[in-house]
Amino acid sequence: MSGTSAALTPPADAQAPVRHPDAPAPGEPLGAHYDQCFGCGGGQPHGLHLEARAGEGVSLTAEFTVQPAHQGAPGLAHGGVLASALDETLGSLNWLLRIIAVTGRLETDFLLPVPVGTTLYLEAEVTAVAGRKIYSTATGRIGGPDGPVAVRADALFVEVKVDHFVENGRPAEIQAAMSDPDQVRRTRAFEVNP
Ligand SMILES: CCCCCCCCCCCCCC(=O)SCCNC(=O)CCNC(=O)[C@H](O)C(C)(C)COP(=O)(O)OP(=O)(O)OC[C@H]1O[C@@H](n2cnc3c(N)ncnc32)[C@H](O)[C@@H]1OP(=O)(O)O
Repeated sequence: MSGTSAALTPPADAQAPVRHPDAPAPGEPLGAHYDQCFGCGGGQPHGLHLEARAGEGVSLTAEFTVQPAHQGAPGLAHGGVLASALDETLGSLNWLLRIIAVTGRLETDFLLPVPVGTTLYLEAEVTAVAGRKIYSTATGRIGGPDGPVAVRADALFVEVKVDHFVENGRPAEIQAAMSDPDQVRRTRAFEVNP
């Protein structure tokens, strides 16, 4: 059974999403927003190492290959890991809007088991924006970009200021991030959003 709850239905006055003029061109990799991110960071040995590329409009594609460290049942991906892959993919869309946002709600359908070694081909798009609320949807296919849908999700992201992380994150990681020039550059790219 699948479907989207009322909490993820955009209000009547929601707007179509607007791609930021400085968003990467279609086909360009988005890169990691943080080296230690479980979803996209290169510094997490058991992370997903998810690689996203910009699509047309406010959409993207991403790939993630299930590793032995991602098992739940023997030989199969853990559902929470698959939800993480969807969350990361959906969160990456905000880079195309140049908005910093965190997941408020994530609704996931698990349609097919996903064996270890499988590459998940993800597609996501922002469907609407209403004030600070960003509505988006994603699918993950197996066997190829046109294969059957194994997982899908709808989400609501909520725009936040950088202070959200500075005030709530553990000080050691916040200080390390803020003293990394690459991280500061990536964060500033969001802050210049008009
Ligand atoms: C240096 C660092 C750089 C970092 C770079 C980027 C990192 C990116 C990382 C990405 C990593 C990957 C992604 C991740 O994993 S992000 C990590 C997982 N997510 C979180 O940790 C978020 C935790 N939650 C919060 O901090 C707050 O609850 C937020 C910020 C979300 C809202 O609290 P806030 O006090 O600010 O706002 P509000 O409560 O007035 O709500 C505002 C509006 O939203 C609506 N609403 C809220 N929640 C829900 C809900 N569950 N269902 C339906 N609606 C909901 C609400 O009704 C209201 O609507 P309206 O009344 O206006 O109509």
